[in-house]
Amino acid sequence: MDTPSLSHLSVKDYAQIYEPAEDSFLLIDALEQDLIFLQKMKPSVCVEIGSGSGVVITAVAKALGTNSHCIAIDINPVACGVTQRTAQLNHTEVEVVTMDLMSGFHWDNRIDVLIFNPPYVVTPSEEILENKVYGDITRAWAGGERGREVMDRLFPMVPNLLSLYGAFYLVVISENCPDDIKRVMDELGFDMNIVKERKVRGEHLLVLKFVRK
Ligand SMILES: C[S@@+](CC[C@H](N)C(=O)[O-])C[C@H]1O[C@@H](n2cnc3c(N)ncnc32)[C@H](O)[C@@H]1O
Repeated sequence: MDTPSLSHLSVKDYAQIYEPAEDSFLLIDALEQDLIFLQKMKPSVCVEIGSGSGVVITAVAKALGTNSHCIAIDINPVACGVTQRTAQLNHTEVEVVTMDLMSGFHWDNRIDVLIFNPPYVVTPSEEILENKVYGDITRAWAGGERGREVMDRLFPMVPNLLSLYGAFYLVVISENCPDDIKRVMDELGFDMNIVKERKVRGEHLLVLKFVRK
């Protein structure tokens, strides 16, 4: 999978949106490792929640081609605009929606590939609550207690989002307690496996994959 060009972005943009980092590139590597699985699946709909710069969903859209409809969601409208530009400048199409997680639509098990690199850093809960102003960069990383407060809101929605053979890819760090996430998702009817992991500057990053049991 080619890493999309982000040459249109400047320091000014990165003051408002998440600058791709090791977690973003580990996620792209994990999706590339699973590319044959994804191509065989022939996904109709791929959704990335929290697209930020758009680097991940643009890479996916380019790799899967026009038969897959790619949708990017971010709570930060600046990130949505940047994602749109990233897709256009890399000659691919991504539909962009400004939204809190998946709250705005009834998806009725239509998503074949769901991707989320969430705000996972352990912070006081107030850091999420106090920064509800859209465009606040803090929302890109502040995860509250155990770094789980944002992703925990998504988990119960996954059974109604994913199609029968769909897959959900999630970036976490060890502080998010992956074993507990496994238990939560097991109760919701999903098997979990680790697609890729990397230790970078004291952070143990993992890309988890969930499919229906
Ligand atoms: C760690 S960044 C990941 C950005 C990009 N996907 C990447 O890998 O470089 C998390 C992203 O999630 C977005 N986000 C945070 N809370 C959200 C929510 N409740 N709903 C949708 N997006 C959210 C942030 O604005 C940010 O762009």
